[in-house]
Amino acid sequence: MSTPGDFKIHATDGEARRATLTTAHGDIQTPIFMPVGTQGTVKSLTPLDLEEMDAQIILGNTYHLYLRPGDDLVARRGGLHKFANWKRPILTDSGGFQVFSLQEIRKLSEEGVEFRSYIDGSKHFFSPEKAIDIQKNLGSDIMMVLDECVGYGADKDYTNKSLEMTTRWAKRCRDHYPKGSGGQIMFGIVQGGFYKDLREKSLEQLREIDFEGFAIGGLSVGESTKEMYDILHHIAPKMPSDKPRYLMGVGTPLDLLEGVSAGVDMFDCVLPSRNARNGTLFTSQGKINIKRAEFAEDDSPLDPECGCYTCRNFTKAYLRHLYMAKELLSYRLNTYHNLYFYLDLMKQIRAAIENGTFAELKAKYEAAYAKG
Ligand SMILES: Cc1cccc2c(=O)nc(N)[nH]c12
Ligand SMILES: [Zn+2]
Repeated sequence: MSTPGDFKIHATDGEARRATLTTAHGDIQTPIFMPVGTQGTVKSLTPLDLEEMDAQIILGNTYHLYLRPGDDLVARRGGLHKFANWKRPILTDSGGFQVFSLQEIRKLSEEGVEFRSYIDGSKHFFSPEKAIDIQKNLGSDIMMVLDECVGYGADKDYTNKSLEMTTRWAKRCRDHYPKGSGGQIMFGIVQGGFYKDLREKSLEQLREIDFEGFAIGGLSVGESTKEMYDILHHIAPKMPSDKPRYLMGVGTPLDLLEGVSAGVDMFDCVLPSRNARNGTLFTSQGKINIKRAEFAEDDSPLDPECGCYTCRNFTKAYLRHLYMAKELLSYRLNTYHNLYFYLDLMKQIRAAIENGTFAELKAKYEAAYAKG
């Protein structure tokens, strides 16, 4: 009988791992990409769409759902799975990052973070315990600790003090919801900015706490791809090899491949759904922007190698028309394709690790995306 948090590695190819993570709402095959459903919905898609494209797990967000409709209201409706009619696993971020990235006015102290609602300006306070209580109310399968994500360019002294507070907060989160006290599992978040020694310090402090997984936070905060990869390759292989590694907020198709090559198992990013809104679509031949005039009378599918509903049923000419006419269907068909592309890329990655051909797959996409 498998228990939430069980993590079984089936194959490796270099640092890349092919594994299965057990949660209370089912097993997750990794490496995996998690579509972002900030307010309890992956924008413009239904749970049926997501099941069709084999999305195994989606992300919800503590900060947004706490402010609206309220984690207590969601709890009274039976939790987020029931409320949103999503039967598969859900991961929720702790809300800390959203407070730091969305709020100018916020006060940070040892106790937690005070902020004002972007909806009605009311004052709120997240302690580590409160962030966990909200995620308990939402009933997510994977909870994230409350952490401080320092901004790009933060000096070493501030970064060091911040990671030490993030560790103290992580301990408070775990003490507030001890391992095995329910079906929800909890991940610690490694910080330390772009200082390799501080990244190691953060990891050493966190590995003392009994988390079911570990995330890499504090990346995709404005740094160059080179700086991100440098930290990624430095810290990911040092993280506990018998537990899932989750790179938060990353990234492009090439970032996913690079992350897997460094030993990362889980990813989330708003890029595929956000880019769908501005017509930037990911294909097996690279990125294209559907609004370009060259597609006005192009009767070919978006991506000949893609098996998604959008690519099987519509032409570039029609998708361009929908985009130029600002039709709602443009957003839906573009999002469907982009997320399908990301999920299919992860499916190819899982197969490549099993067959020992991951390096070749990575090289194929690096060639297709070389022009950026
Ligand atoms: C969503 C996200 C993106 C990027 C970074 C972070 C981070 O450092 N901490 C949290 N909790 N979330 C993050
Ligand atoms: Zn497609």
